[in-house]
Amino acid sequence: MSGIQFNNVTKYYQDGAGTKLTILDNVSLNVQPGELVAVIGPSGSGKSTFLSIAGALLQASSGEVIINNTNLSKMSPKQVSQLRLDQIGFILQTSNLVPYLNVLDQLLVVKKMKGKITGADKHFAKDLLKGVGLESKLKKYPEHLSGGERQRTAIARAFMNNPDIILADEPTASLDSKRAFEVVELIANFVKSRNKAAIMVTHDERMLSYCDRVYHINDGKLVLVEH
Ligand SMILES: Nc1ncnc2c1ncn2[C@@H]1O[C@H](COP(=O)(O)OP(=O)(O)OP(=O)(O)O)[C@@H](O)[C@H]1O
Repeated sequence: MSGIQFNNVTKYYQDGAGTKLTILDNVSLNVQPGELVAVIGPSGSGKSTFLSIAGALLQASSGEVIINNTNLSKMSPKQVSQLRLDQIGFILQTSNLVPYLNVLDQLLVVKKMKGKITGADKHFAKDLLKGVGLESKLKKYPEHLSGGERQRTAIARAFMNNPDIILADEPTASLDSKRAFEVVELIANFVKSRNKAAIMVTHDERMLSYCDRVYHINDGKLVLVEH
């Protein structure tokens, strides 16, 4: 089954006194290609923990995470980092662009890390940047972009490796309402048109209309919310 599956995932931390804090409690979730799913919850509810496990940055204490039919717990650390590079695109709260690279190079550098940049890579990058409305800004540097333009560059960059999974961590946190709506609409459109399985963690309930399903994290459980 493609996409991303959580099967009975539990995560606990030990506090200073050695007490177990259960942050995710037997969480199961299935996100298929073409779906954008939101996970909402207050500060400290476990959203970052959840997304870090989905992105293979953190291991579950028990349960299975399956990405494109591959069970992460059955892979070596090296295989996990390769899977993260090849199959997962991250969009973070702030765009985290490289200050000395122009917009086009922000995308091409992703390919450069893997080898030589081809004409097809350039074409793909330009197509993505067109998709986020930045075709006239290819040569601009981050300091000359607005906050929304920077975040749109970061969205295009997350799709550059053509990953199957997109994970967005509060992607609208640094934006005003208008820009925030534009950014989530773009993510939703890309997810649909490019058939990605996407999870967005947010506390911004205004953005939920763009999502196929919405879950609330409550006492470590994921609860489906009507919206
Ligand atoms: N490495 C750790 N060791 C112990 N406790 C931790 C660790 N990481 C996170 N926690 C605790 O787990 C809980 C969930 O944290 P998490 O960062 O996942 O929440 P969040 O919903 O993303 O919060 P926010 O919206 O503020 O970013 C918090 O109570 C936090 O203090």
